[in-house]
Amino acid sequence: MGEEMKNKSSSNHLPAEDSDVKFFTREEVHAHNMSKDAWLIIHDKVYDITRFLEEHPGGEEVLLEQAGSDATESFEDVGHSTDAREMLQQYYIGELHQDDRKNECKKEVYITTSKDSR
Ligand code: HEM
Repeated sequence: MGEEMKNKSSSNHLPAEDSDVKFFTREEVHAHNMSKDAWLIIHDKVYDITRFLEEHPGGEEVLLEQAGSDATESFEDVGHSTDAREMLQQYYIGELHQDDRKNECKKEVYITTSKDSR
């Protein structure tokens, strides 16, 4: 009796493309913050950039500063080329867990402002 209970079929919130997508929490990503094991979050995707550190044209320092955390802003601030964006794919390991995303447009989590209160 082999127990082959992969949760392949569960629908929930997975992107349709691939049911084997892995999800990581920010906390899990945070553990990978050193040069021998470095992960980054960019646009809610998780990358293992350990192999890339010494190849980065912008140097490994800047990557290490961000290792284990969300580098979306720094990545965008630099204005990385399309090439750079394509390189990301090679290091992709999974998605940021839904609960840890920055609620761009999901659920009913709306921030109320009082702009129109007259
Ligand atoms: C895995 C993520 C990243 C990849 C694949 C990547 C890739 C690249 C590539 C290919 C370049 C050459 C210029 C270009 O094509 O745009 C570059 C330059 C640069 N990157 Fe990144 N990068 C990453 C993350 C970051 C992060 C998080 C930072 C900042 C904290 C950063 C800072 C820089 C800087 C400052 C340069 C400019 C270097 C120069 O022109 O002297 N990069 N990066």
